Amino acid sequence: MKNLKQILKAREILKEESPLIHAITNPISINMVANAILFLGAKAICAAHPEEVSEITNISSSISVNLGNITSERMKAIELAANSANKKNIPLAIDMVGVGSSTLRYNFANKLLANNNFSLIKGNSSEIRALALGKSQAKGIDVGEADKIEKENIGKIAEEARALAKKYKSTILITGKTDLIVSSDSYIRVDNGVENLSKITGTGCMLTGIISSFMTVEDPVSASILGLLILEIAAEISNTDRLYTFFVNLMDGIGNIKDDDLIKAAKVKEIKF
Ligand SMILES: Nc1ncnc2c1ncn2[C@@H]1O[C@H](COP(=O)(O)OP(=O)(O)O)[C@@H](O)[C@H]1O
Ligand SMILES: Cc1ncsc1CCOP(=O)(O)O
Repeated sequence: MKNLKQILKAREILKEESPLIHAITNPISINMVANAILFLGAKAICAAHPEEVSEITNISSSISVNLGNITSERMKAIELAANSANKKNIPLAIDMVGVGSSTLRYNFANKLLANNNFSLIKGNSSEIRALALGKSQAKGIDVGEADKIEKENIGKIAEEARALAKKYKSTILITGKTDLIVSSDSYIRVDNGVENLSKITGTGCMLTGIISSFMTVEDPVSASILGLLILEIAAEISNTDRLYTFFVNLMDGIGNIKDDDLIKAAKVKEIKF
């Protein structure tokens, strides 16, 4: 794991370079995703028409695809974007929204994984378990009670994700109260964040857009650490029981949180397999 001060340099570099990030995402969270990318200093485009998606992918520096609220058109667009990204070695992240609850999404996700290389595969613990085990206790797009990461099952869930990381030569990010960034030789746990992050919609989708932005500058593990810390420590600072106030403050925090606040509050630990 890289030193946090080193990883934080990606924030300034992203602002200087302002790369174009192509996010194919769902209509529930598309505005949050695009704004979060802009607030970090990058540029966002959310092209999803199959006839333009390859052209847009080819001029982008990172691609983020999301299975939420999937449609036939977006499935076609995601396949084309993934294919073009791989051909040009552009970093590619996928957010496995709902694969634990929908056979359509589960089969589509497996087809995508078989035919493309993803730099980052992200989901909550039910979504990643569905991919790893072929079954999970997902509650729609949310994690099911039985799949939540706890002290007792953290090692088991990390090993399941490790098998996926090896199989698909990828980094696996599992989000939740504890987040796990899983590679073939170690996993990193991030214990920041507040429960209210799970009470407003789209925070997981937005996180994928944030990490995709940092993947233009950093490797997927470091980009994940940085994206998680920005979202989760901004949430800690913004926390209030007024959910819409929390939401507004959180969005402000994503662009404005200070490096010192991130360093002071970060709860990050690497565990070797
Ligand atoms: N109970 C919690 N405590 C702290 N952070 C949380 C909690 N639940 C979710 N988060 C954070 O909220 C963000 C979105 O995660 P999650 O809700 O798991 O994604 P999704 O919306 O894709 O299911 C992540 O950064 C995650 O760490
Ligand atoms: C409500 C909803 N349905 C499909 S995607 C979505 C937005 C929320 O996605 P996430 O909480 O995974 O970011």
